[in-house]
Amino acid sequence: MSDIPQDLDTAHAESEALRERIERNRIAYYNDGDTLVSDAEYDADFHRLEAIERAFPELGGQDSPTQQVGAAIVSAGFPPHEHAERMLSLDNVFSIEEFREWAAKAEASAGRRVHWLSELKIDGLAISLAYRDGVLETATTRGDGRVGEDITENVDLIPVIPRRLEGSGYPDFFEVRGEVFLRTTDFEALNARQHELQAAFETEWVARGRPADAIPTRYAEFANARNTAAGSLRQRRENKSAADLALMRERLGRLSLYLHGIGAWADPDVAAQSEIYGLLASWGLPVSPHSRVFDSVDDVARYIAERGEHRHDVEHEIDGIVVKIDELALHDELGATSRAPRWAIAYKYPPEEVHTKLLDIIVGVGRTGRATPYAVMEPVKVAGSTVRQATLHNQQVVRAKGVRIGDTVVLRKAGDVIPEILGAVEQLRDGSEVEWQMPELCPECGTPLRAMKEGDIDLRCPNARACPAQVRGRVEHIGSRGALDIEALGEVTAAALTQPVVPEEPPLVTEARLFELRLDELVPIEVIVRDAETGEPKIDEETGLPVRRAPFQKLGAATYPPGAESLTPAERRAAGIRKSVREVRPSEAATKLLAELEKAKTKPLWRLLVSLNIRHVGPVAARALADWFGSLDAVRSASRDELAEVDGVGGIIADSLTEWFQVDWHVDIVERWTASGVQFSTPGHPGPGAAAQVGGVLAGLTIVATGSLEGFTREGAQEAIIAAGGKAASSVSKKTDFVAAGPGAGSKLAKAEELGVRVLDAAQFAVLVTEGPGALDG
Ligand SMILES: NC(=O)c1ccc[n+]([C@@H]2O[C@H](COP(=O)([O-])OP(=O)(O)OC[C@H]3O[C@@H](n4cnc5c(N)ncnc54)[C@H](O)[C@@H]3O)[C@@H](O)[C@H]2O)c1
Repeated sequence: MSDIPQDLDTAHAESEALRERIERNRIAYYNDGDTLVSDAEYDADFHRLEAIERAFPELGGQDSPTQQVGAAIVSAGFPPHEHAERMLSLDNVFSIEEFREWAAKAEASAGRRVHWLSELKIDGLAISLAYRDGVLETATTRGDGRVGEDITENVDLIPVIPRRLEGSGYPDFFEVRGEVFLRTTDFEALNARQHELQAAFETEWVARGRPADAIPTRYAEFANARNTAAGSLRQRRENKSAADLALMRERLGRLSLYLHGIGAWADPDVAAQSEIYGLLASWGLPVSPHSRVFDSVDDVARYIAERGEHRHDVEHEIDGIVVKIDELALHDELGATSRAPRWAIAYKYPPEEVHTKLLDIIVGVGRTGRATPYAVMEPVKVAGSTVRQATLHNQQVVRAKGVRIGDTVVLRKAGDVIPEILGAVEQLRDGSEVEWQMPELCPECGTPLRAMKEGDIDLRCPNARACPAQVRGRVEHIGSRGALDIEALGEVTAAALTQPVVPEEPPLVTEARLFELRLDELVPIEVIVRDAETGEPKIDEETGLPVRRAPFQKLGAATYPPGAESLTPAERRAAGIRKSVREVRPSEAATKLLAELEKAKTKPLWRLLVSLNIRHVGPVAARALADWFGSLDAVRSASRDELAEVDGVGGIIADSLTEWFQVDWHVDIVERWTASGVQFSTPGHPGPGAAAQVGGVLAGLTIVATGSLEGFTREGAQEAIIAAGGKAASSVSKKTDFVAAGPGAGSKLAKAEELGVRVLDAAQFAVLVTEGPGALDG
């Protein structure tokens, strides 16, 4: 946080500005269910205002948002209802240190050791239920903490909330508080429904003769579960058609509730909040299965860290952990501020959703010709990394999300998961935003894009042979680890060979010439230097032109121009002749590339098969083909059915193979590569069908390798299993025969232990793959 202002005037001006912003965002959030700024930005404003008010108490006061709960209800609709006991918010901490400080203070005020009830902080919205004589009397939103909206008529449509309690022993009248939320699966189901409704709407639109290239988004995807839950709960029945009422019921029907506190409740005859949950459950009220009681702060801190790592293993979104003193007597003793109880705190995890500007939507073309729109955004930090781009998959997804260029968008990045745009903040539009249209031509080669099959959503560039983007993608694939594994042939080199700025005609128009590349044609290649993260060309500040680089060149020491060598130094000086000629030599990258290509010519047949970029033929299918047929010629002469019968191949791959060989330029690749010395056969292989008899010490066994196994790389371990005739699987199931686990093995090892699968260390694994399972027990 930047420094707090020193003088009252500056502090006053800043606090006024903060109050205004918080107020606007708060009303939008609580009353209209709109999130105009991300929670992280809101929290930052809130904490800044708190800090200023701490430094200048005269600026605080009851009317400050820091002293208030939620927002007073301004939206018309539901009747107001006064809570029997106030509903509060929670104070927040954002680090373990802050949490420890809070806990130490709370325990000091309590004057004794306490128990810590630790719960997941559900990202939903607060609700209060009042039961009288075992029957639901009112359901109310939190409102400003004193008065909320009476939403009983909607809650009546939520099946998980009991109208009548089970069991006995409940007070005549009591209030319970909880969180209404959407389970992740229900949220996804609601979005699937939006897609269905939008598709039906589009069909109807077109059927009515309206323009197919100007279909509006009527049923946009919901951006996040919390706002969808809030919106669903506060829907109004008025002016709804029968169809919309049915949809309203459907949405309410998916809402869930976990209770996490009590309001008015005269003398509960239990001593701890955790025991209250037992009582509630016995009356048929829903409580969370995730709460835990700890007796030390260290245990709570560990729990917070551990849950943070498995944030998404829960059935609903969480945004933190709520820690409460479990002893009910202390709740009364410690009391509350005007906004929050003193006996509870919310630890908030770093945000996974942020807001940023959508600057542009650009279409990229991949190895298979698929044209994929992706978003270019103002760089923004989320979940520990800076994000600038996110895929939008296809034109239908862009429409479903309803985003326009210039929009403020909600971006989500959860842990290692790929960043995703959730939707636009429509309330922030000013009319300058531009609706995006999928281009008709391939942005890389100008060929009209089209769907390959009737009903395909994805558009492709049909110029597979020579579209530079596709050739580049295929060449990069050839060098990849799962194919020919050529270290010197990565993304950058693939681009240099297929799309250089110099020479005009790239060395590789297709991959047919790959093994014919010569040093003298590599050396002059020049490429434009691009920013590693954004992909934008780097611009030379002096010339204003893109910076170029010659990746296959090395400049030698400067020498005198021809003829000047024989002059004396004095003569050269007099004539103004300097060392000005630099010898251009091939760089190490160039010689390395050619050497590695040479070695690749005799790599195992399966690797060569993968490098041909045949659809669906990855390492697994390629191995099966190579083992069975022993040569590319044998694969080529096999009928579709003969191919399909091979274990691990099947109909789809067989079709793909036969189709591939029917294309002239594909056959050309094979022929040119063969002429350059590429060996499309396994030496000594006895011919088709051989693998069936060969077997191996691991024939019929399924093995999972996990963690770092001494003596094996990750790929090496898998190859060893396959070479011995076994099946290398990636997940542990009842069908797994052995799990080889080294240091760093995680959930797979746990799963093996749970299922009772035999676990081997690296040394035992080495025995297994060389001598078979029989040697293990000896
Ligand atoms: N983006 C915006 O414009 C905007 C505006 C207003 C508020 N907000 C968000 O809302 C927060 C403030 O809202 P708030 O007052 O509801 O506070 P809060 O979300 O920080 O926490 C208090 C609430 O947490 C809920 N909760 C969930 N699980 C719980 C559990 N296990 N035990 C107890 N309570 C639990 C309760 O409903 C409680 O009222 C802000 O910090 C911000 O993240 C965002």
